[in-house]
Amino acid sequence: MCPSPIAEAVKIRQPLLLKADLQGTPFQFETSFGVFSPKEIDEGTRLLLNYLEIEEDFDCLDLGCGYGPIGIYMAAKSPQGRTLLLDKDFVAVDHANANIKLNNLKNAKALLSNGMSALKDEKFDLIVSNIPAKVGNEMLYLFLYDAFYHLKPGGKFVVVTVNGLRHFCKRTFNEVFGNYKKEKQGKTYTVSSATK
Ligand SMILES: C[S@@+](CC[C@H](N)C(=O)[O-])C[C@H]1O[C@@H](n2cnc3c(N)ncnc32)[C@H](O)[C@@H]1O
Repeated sequence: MCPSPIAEAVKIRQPLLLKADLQGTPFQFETSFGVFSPKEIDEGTRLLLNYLEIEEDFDCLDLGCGYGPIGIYMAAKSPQGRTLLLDKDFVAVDHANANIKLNNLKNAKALLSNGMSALKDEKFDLIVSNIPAKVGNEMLYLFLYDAFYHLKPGGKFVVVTVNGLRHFCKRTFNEVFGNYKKEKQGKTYTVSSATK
């Protein structure tokens, strides 16, 4: 018998629980269909985490946090600092705030934000993003300029993108930051960084 569309819709709305080991530390995440990669940690996200050097007192920002794996990982690694997570999708922000609690973190908060528009004058040691694939060059430029503005001197911007964006990253990171480092190019994803 065919499942009823209502039963299927209800199933889609139900939160999923994802247990994941990130760089040797166990985390749990509430997710649901409709947010990015709800059933497993994205391959690009996992690749990116290998290239984050986080000090205990770092202030960190996760731009485009989804349900929060990157920001929550950074908050756990920098217990004396403060981590902000931003996303333009309110469902993602709700999940991220629930996941901050679920992982017993007191030093993190998720906010609804288009790019970094919800920020005032906060400055960070580390700004990280699994860049949304369909973001468009104009928005990417904005992310870059805003990242430069919101980094402390010596702070680092680290992103993972699909390989197709790596030349764009190299050119624009050099333009905005005056430097570019290709941390890793995998089969599908590239991790790029720049330092202020
Ligand atoms: C590739 S997903 C990464 C999600 C999460 N960081 C992870 O690693 O699983 C990109 C995220 O960026 C968010 N996003 C897209 N455009 C955005 C914008 N203009 N401002 C803020 N977030 C945005 C999407 O809603 C999505 O959650």
